[in-house]
Amino acid sequence: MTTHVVSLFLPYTVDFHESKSNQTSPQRPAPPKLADLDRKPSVSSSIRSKHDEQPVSLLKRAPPSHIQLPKTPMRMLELEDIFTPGQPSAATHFPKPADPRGLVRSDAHVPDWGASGLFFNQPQSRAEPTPPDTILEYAKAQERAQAQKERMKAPQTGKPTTDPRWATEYTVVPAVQGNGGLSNAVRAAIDNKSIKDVLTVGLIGFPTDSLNEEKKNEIYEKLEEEHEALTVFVSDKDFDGHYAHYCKTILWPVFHYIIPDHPKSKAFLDHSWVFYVKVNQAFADKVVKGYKRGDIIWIHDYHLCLVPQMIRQKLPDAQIGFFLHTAFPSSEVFRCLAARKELLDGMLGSNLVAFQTPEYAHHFLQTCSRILSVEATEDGVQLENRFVNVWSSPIGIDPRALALAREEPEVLEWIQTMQKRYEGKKVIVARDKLDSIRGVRQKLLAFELFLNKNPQWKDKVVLIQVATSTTEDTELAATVSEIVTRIDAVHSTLTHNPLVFLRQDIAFSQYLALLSIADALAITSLREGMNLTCHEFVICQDGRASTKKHSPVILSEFTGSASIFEGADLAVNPWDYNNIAEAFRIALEMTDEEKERRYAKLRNMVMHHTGDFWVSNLSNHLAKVHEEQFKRDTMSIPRLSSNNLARAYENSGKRLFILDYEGTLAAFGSVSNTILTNTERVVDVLNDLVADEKNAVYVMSGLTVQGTELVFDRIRGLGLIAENGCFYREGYSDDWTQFPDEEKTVKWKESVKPILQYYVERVEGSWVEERHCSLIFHYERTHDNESSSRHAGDCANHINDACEQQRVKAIPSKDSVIIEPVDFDKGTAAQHIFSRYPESARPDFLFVAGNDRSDEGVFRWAKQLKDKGTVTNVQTVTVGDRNSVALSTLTNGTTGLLSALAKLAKIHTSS
Ligand SMILES: O=P(O)(O)OC[C@H]1O[C@H](O[C@H]2O[C@H](CO)[C@@H](O)[C@H](O)[C@H]2O)[C@H](O)[C@@H](O)[C@@H]1O
Repeated sequence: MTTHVVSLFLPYTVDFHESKSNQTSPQRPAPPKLADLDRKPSVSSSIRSKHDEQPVSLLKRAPPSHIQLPKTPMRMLELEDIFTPGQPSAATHFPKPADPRGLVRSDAHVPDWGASGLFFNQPQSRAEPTPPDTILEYAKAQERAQAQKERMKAPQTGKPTTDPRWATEYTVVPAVQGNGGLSNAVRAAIDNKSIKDVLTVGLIGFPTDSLNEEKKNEIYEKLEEEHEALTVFVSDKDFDGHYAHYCKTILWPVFHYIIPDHPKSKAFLDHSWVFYVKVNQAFADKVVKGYKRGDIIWIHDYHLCLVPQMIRQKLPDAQIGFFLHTAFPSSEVFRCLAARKELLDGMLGSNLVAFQTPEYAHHFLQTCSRILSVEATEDGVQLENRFVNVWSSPIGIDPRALALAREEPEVLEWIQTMQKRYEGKKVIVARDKLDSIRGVRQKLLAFELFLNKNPQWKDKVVLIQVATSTTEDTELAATVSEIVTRIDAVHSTLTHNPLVFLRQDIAFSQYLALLSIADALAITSLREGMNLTCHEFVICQDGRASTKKHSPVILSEFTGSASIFEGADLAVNPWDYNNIAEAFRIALEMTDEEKERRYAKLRNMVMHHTGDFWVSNLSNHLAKVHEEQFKRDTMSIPRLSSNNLARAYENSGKRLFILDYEGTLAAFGSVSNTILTNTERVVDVLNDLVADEKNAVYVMSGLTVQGTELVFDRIRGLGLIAENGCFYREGYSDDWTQFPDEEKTVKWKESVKPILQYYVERVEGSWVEERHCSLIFHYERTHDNESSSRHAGDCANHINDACEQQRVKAIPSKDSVIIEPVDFDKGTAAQHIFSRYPESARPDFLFVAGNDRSDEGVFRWAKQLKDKGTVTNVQTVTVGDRNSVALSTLTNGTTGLLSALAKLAKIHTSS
């Protein structure tokens, strides 16, 4: 049984060896020297263009002098060398470069696709540059792209040419792309034997158009055989459209509450959607090809939302989990996506859709109910013929491995150096990707405010902000640069710079040292799925005696981590600069006792929510829900055996029948009450059953009391349950019992009616049916079903949000939304009927028949009577082919059920 861990990038990539022919090829830049760094940097600080085969020297990326680390003349040489991060490389990024499974930084923040040539010798993308801002320019770019494609074709074959430079030998190395948190968690789980036989599936981390087929095959086989990794190859163009365009300009911002509606933005042009679909399909095909019966498939993150459904189409029984690492926005934001339905359907191909926090899971459930008009419960989403579980479990880090890495000599050296460098100062640290959601701009503005408001701290505090990766958002880069310059100009003195802003990454060992010596960490993301940097901070702060700090964490309340730290952090609203500025002050002035109190809680959380625990937790939950769903699947529900039933019937002394009407005893159109069969046969069969004095027979219906009487008054002795369990009447009585409180019913109806009215006015042809204890919003007669069903979903959500306190729920179905009490259903009515029997005179035979969601409660109730042994013979049967908790199924519909009941009734006649 193999676990397929499917994520956009593999934890491996390859570093090509330099060949003779490569000597004319671009050379990777040498690490910058001090003398070079002293030169004025180029104005353009961008990393090499991903479309440019020539790497741009990193010297060009060196931060402008005013944002470099402070220079202390006497020790300048030594310190400069130490603090200038230099070129990131495999050697600096990972503590053990030889071991591709070694620990990596959890929040990797690696450079863009195609820029990994900075770290390794790898080809660059052949995809055309990102389309420019106007449609006209876009069209021109398309023409250029076509022309380039033609040029790249070999004259004889017409196929794209490959590049002989990449036919050389290579070494498999740890990838710089990918989700570090995921890699660490999986590695820890393997080490701790929480999972075994893991097969990773993903891209290789660099553009592969330049590689010939032979090389691709060779790499594929090597990774499969030696590293249990299946490589997905996609063309540079497809990947660029998928990742740089659809993922980065549409999904990433929307999932973090930024709706790309800039007038120049092409975010909602659907040209990139096709690439998203294509790349997702390539992943699904790869998984399907490598799948063996019984395997487990875990798909990770927003890059691959469509993969679960694509796999499900080919492997209907596979065990599939989907985990979203980012935030999931509120339905108001998600509904802005043009492909909203496709994305939700894609994720719902899984057995389990899991999120970092209960809040994201809740948003997902609400979004499904609103956009797909499906029933969403606390546990998941009920689809037409499948239940999909929805859950949350926060990812964590590998504290043990990190604590070991933290004690490596190189890290300890860095700690010492930095302690010396910042002696007598308080240091606030941060490492974030410089993009619009990480709140770096907000943090800097708040720091400026803090310095203005607290001059006493001016020459005693330093904020070291590492801003990784270049950003294509030039506006953001310019704004941030301006703020940095302003802080420097106003607050720097001859001997002190309060801000060190590094617009490039630092080595892993430097990162660990930075976290270790800090007096506070500041994370101000506007939204973030989790943020594992703060978990790593907590562990780094707990070094040996001289390096033990236990400093506080300033953390945006909009991160997943904030929800698990439960107030042990200094929570801030990143939009409130005063709030962050104040948090800086509180952190710096915090007493040791307060630090310890908070730290103990933080550490406890980090040690409990580990990556290994997350992997096991998810695996166990997926196995559990898969089994439950499998049991519910009609294929696993045995057919009702009429012989066994007859035998049990014959041998019993007292029998109780609880039979649903609509869709069970009689074929039924919809909630619009179209009974499609003649009720004569039903009446005859029920009359025969009731005639046996050993039998107590109840019919359950969604109809009103009057409606139920109209159909069944002819059958003397028949008990009735009306309005889905809100009313009941004993067999030989004319009196009905109403379960829900009348006053409360009137009250909730008063609050729901105006909401329904709002939607009736907007959905032409819709109407509201009022029953005594329920309301039904009907839209079966509307023309535009798509829009009506969207409104119905909104309507259900609106009511569920507004009326939660009143204990009512709105359940959307195909052409209606029913609003009924939470506390009373067919199950509670059945329980009431059963409780009226004295213990000594209880039935020893119970038969329940139903056909839809509203009958599941009675099935469950009956099953627990069987499990506890309260009733000897319990049979529950679902009519039709839906998933159910019923113990048996009858696929030949109402006819089959009536025949079975008629057969039982005959037993009486002939006995
Ligand atoms: O930049 P991408 O390739 O699109 O990847 C997005 C980010 O993925 C990882 O972060 C996400 O997962 C982390 C672990 O679950 C979580 O802490 C974080 O909040 C998520 O956004 C990765 O760590 C980032 O570097 C990527 O930018």
